[in-house]
Amino acid sequence: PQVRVNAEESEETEGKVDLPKVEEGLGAIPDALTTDAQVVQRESESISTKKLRSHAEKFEFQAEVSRLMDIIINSLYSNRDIFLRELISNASDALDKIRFLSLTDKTVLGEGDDAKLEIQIKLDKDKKILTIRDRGIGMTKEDLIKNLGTIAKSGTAAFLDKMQKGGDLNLIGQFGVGFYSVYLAADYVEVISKHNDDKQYIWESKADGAFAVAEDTENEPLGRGTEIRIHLKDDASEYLEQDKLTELVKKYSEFINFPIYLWASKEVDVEVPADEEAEEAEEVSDEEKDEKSGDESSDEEETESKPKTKTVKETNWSWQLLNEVKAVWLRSPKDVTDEEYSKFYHSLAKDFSEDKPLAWSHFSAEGDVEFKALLFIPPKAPYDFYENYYTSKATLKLYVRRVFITEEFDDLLPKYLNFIKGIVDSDTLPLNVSREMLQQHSSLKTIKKKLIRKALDLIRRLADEDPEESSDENTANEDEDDKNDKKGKYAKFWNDFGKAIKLGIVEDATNRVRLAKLLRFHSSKSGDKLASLDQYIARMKPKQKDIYYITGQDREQLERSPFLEKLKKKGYEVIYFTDPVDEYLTQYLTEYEDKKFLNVSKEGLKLGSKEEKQKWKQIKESFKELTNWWKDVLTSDKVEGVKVSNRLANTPGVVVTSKYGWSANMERIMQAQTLTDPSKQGYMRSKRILEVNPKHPIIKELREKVATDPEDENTKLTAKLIYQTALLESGFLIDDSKQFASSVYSVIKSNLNIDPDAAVEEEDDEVEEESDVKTDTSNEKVEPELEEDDEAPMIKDVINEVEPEEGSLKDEL
Ligand SMILES: Nc1ncnc2c1ncn2[C@@H]1O[C@H](COP(=O)(O)OP(=O)(O)OP(=O)(O)O)[C@@H](O)[C@H]1O
Repeated sequence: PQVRVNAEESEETEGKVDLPKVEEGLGAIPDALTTDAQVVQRESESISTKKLRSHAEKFEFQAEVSRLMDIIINSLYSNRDIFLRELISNASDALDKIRFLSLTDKTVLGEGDDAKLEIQIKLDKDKKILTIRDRGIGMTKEDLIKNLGTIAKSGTAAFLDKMQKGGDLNLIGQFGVGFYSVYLAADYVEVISKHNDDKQYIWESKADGAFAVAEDTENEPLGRGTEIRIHLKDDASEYLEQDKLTELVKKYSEFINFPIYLWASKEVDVEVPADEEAEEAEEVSDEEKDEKSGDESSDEEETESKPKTKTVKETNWSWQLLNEVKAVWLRSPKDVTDEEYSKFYHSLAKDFSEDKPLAWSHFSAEGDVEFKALLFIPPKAPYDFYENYYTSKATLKLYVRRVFITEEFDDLLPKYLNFIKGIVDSDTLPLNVSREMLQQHSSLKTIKKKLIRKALDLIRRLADEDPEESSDENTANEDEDDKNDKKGKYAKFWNDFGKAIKLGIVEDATNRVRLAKLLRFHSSKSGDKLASLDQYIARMKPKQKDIYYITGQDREQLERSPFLEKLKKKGYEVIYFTDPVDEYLTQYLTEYEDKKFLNVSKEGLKLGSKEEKQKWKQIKESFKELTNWWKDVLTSDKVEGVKVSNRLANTPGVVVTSKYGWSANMERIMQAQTLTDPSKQGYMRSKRILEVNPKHPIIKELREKVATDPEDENTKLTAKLIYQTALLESGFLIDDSKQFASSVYSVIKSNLNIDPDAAVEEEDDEVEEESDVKTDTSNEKVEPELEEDDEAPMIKDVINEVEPEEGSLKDEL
């Protein structure tokens, strides 16, 4: 009755209380928050809560967060259980943080219960509230506002995007927005939190675009930590069942490193003194017992000696421990099952997809530096792995003597291996020093070296175990996921992490050879499978000295490249490098097993026997007049030289670049980078050499024409056109497309027997509409404006012409 009076009182006064106005600039707060929240509060709490409401500051969720919550609260997602896992994971993170701080300052833990690093779960069936509480680091008022609403992490947008494409809500934890999954099961949530640096605050929201924060003077002081009160949706009462929660915690949170307790009731049999009336009934029940035991004589004796008591059922409430803290990495590898490893990976990586890790390595290092480690190769690259390659943090968790220190420790693995998830637990590192001090500890270098070695061994083993499976076959009518499922393990690895290995070759000189062994590619002989450098070398022709490769946009284009005509005919294998990173890769990977890498689209390709070379000398001589003449014709095109080619079969000509300059592909990539300085581009651009096929009828005919009349304008035009066409076929972009087009039109005119000087029919001025005149004038005006801003045309050109085809290297990464 007491409660009801309070509720009525609160109703009366509450109707009159004006809620604080939304701060300027934050926009209106939907009425639903205040009114509905009041109802919930009235039902569940006391008058004091009303006070809290009236003092609460209101905030709007950041727009993306709001959209995310909207999706979650309205979702009919069947696997709602995941919210519990996310909240427990947050609680565990908060406990890790305070434990870490306590290493250098014991007082942060406080005393008594405050010092207990644990998670508690309570159920209130009447009020339909599920409560999860931790004694972690807690949140200050500012933390509550920022972390739970106003700051959108990069993962928010990425997750929304994923959801729009039909993604799985189960993956929410990987995007760093796991907290909001609570609204799968709740329609109203209160977060009470106490951080050592601030007072106790309460955050609340109904996921309708707004939340409120107020100082909490009404609830029990938490001491330290966070309590999340989940007001369950009507159809989510299953989360009020002890058994359900016990099952969920066991299933999802078995690797949480802190004890998780449930405030649970147990029916127990209790002996109480028997009262007179119940005596008879008890005798009956005793007889039943006797029948079951089948030993009458001994029982008879007992009955006689027993005091008069009876057994009643009593409900006992106590904290029940739901998990055993399992440090998998500390166990011997032979005692851990594959399933346990797999489950541990999922919990560690917050990756709750069905996919198992591709491989793992569990080892301990002994000697001067002792540590145990467990490394996993995830089934897929994290959503932002390449996007944020240079800013990404390490994903290894560092423990010192079983105490979690940090997971953002950059010094354990190099950037290119940042996709590896795992745990390192060292007995050698000191426990009671700051992160900065730890970072400088001499053992870290040794740990890092061993971890890299082990990680690379792990990848190599994955490759070795899967030599035949590296098929990258593309089957029509299959979507990406299906195709991926059918790939072998290493092909899958390569698909997701190949770029990282290539970046490793660029960045890690010490391990370059080891990494080069892991390289996979398509080649003119690999068909649909991926090949390795070792396979390439095994297939090399007896006298072949170099490893041939070509770079370009895609495999299909390279397969048709004129640069390969002769090489293919002669049975040489050519590697196709189609990733923009490959251009950088080949600058660093210049040799493998004493064989040099040679780009077949650059000068310096030497093919053929001694006799053939002799023959070529003669041919070169006989084409000297043509090549010299041609070079003069192309003076304005900045062509370094014109040579007779020995790499062509069916194409009249190709344009090659100098050995150390950019390839055509690199030029294309650089031009696609909007911010590339155009002056530098000219400087870095490689010298171009036109190579012509002396056996081709076009070239032969041209030689005749030049011999007869070197000044003929038509012959010069044809020579220029051949060069420009060769440029295109060799993968370059044409500088002067206007001039190229007009040359092509001249040829078209000649094919159509039109007089080269035939004029275009003029429009009748008198019927010209006014709007046309306007357009003309506006065109005239544009030019001086562009002159004012020198950069504008460059950026515009790049964006319009190149950008849509190809992103910048950074984009592609
Ligand atoms: N129980 C808690 N104690 C202290 N801080 C918390 C707690 N729960 C959440 N937070 C804070 O709120 C932030 C947002 O939580 P959220 O679950 O959305 O993302 P996350 O924990 O960073 O990532 P993930 O979802 O992968 O766990 C956390 O980073 C943390 O700072």
